[in-house]
Amino acid sequence: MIIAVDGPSGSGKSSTARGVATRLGLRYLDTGAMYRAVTWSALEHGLDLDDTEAVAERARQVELSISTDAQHARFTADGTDVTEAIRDPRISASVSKIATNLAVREELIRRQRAIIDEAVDDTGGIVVEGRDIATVVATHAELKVLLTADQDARMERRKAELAEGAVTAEQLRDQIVRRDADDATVSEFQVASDGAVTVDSTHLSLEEVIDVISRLAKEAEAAPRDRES
Ligand SMILES: Nc1ncnc2c1ncn2[C@@H]1O[C@H](COP(=O)(O)OP(=O)(O)OP(=O)(O)O)[C@@H](O)[C@H]1O
Ligand SMILES: Nc1ccn([C@H]2C[C@H](O)[C@@H](COP(=O)(O)O)O2)c(=O)n1
Repeated sequence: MIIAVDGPSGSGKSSTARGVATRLGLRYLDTGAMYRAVTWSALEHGLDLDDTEAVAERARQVELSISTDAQHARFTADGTDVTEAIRDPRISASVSKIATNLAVREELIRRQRAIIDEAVDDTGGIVVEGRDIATVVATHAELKVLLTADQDARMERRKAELAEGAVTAEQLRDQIVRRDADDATVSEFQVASDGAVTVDSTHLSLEEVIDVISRLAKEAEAAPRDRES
């Protein structure tokens, strides 16, 4: 089974997808981490992020290792563990430039599909989160969720997770509002696509969101069998 979880920044996609994967014994793929790892690599190589062809070539060349274990998600880029580095505000501020580079997207979507296929063949299922999973990467997903939360809730959540004083109010707004506006130019994650269920997490705890999506997953899994019987 493939569960696609898309939505805007700070809506809780990563925490929820990890929680659902852990509860249902599925693999987990954080596709945003792949865009972040390419950003890290491009900056390490001193590239101008506006040089779309050089950045796309970096995306094709960089060796990414992505763990799909929901309990121990680790990422390496060209052999360096970048699990923490890719969360740095410096990366968050630049990653949309990489994510709106269409040649980078082509390369990362190719890699994401390969990871998904392998997880489905080896373990039976995966929860994949990002912005374009239901609409582009895995349109055949058995369950498609658009996870939302209102803008104030998303900004509060992001603020709470960062160390006090780590970012200014302006940087926080940039990480949520400006980034969503840029990312929305290449992916549709603000309205539910055909067949997707919208889960508004504004007034739900993380556990409650995990409960809702796990239940939807069980229903989606049972649905083909119900039709057969
Ligand atoms: N339902 C919820 N209620 C309260 N806090 C939540 C909820 N879901 C997630 N959070 C918290 O909000 C913060 C952001 O969550 P998370 O990183 O999972 O969001 P995201 O959608 O993956 O963000 P991004 O796309 O920017 O990476 C985390 O600190 C997480 O613990
Ligand atoms: N499938 C995806 C996943 C992520 N992005 C973009 C959106 C963000 O700017 C960036 C990092 O994602 P995050 O870790 O914050 O979820 O990558 C995308 O365009 N498509």
